[in-house]
Amino acid sequence: MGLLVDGKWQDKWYDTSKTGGRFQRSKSQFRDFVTPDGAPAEGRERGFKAEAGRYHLYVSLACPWAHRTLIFRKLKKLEDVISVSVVHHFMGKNGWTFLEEDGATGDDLYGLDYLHQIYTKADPNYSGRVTVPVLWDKKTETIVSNESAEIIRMLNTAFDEFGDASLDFYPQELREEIDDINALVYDNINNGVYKAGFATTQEAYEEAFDALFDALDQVEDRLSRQRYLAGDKLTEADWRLFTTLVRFDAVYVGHFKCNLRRIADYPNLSNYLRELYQIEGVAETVNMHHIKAHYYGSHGTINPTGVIPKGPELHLDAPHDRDRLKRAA
Ligand SMILES: N[C@@H](CCC(=O)N[C@@H](CS)C(=O)NCC(=O)O)C(=O)O
Repeated sequence: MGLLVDGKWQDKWYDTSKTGGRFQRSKSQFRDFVTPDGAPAEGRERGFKAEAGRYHLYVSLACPWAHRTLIFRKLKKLEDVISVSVVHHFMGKNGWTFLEEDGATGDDLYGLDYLHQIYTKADPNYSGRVTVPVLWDKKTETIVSNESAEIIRMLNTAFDEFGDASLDFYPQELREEIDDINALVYDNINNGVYKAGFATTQEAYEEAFDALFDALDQVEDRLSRQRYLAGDKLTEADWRLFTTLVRFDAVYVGHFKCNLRRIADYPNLSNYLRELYQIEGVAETVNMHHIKAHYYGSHGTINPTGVIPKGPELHLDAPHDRDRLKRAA
């Protein structure tokens, strides 16, 4: 675990000394957009045209943020359009590596050893964290974006000439609703589990813990009345929640001490999780081995022995009861 300072790698854990033990996620720095015609997005200078074979995703199968992009690539039928490299699940003193073993692909483009070399290839003086996912442009050899929330918006529409244009996970009429849900889910659930897990004071942990379970209760209640978070249509809000839910019982309950309840204890959330998991193509994007091995193996401050729990049994393939609620045609 570390970061780049003026293009030089430094091995450092998150600094929580100035925030009362609170983990604060840094902002992603590469924020450009691929567009159908290559015109720069509003307020941006660099333009990137959607083309088949031009872009590459660097992901970790363990990471919930990268997982969003893999789900969109799969469901929007972009697997032949956007290529992927998978980093190794162990993130140690060199950060994410391209060690080619145990389901990791290595760096298919340049044969590099570390993900931080991709960042310095894009910007030799880059300072900041070296995170997945990365959307890479093979043509101009740079990072278009390292912000998953924006990458999934690009995959949702920019590549429609090449993928499945009939699927829209961010429809105009639901945008306000989706944005509101995303705010609740991002702050308290997606990032909330990290705030609980990486907290270094009791107070910071309890604050995150309470906010997390309060938000899960709200979402559970919403899902008792409607099939999906934004109503009867599956949207990006659901996929953003899904990647945290699917990791919850196996990792966040134990490793991040999010143990008031498991997802299995919530009737609606657990059935909803199974429905999403069973949508065609989705299970293939879930790699429980990488997920468990990464968290339990890489966070030496939280789990110094690196021992990985064998359980729990998850039953994600078991039947769900969501057909009792209306789904948009
Ligand atoms: N805002 C980013 C966050 C991505 C992120 O934090 N990824 C984690 C893996 S789950 C990472 O690469 N962490 C490495 C680090 O912080 O050094 C996004 O959503 O794309």
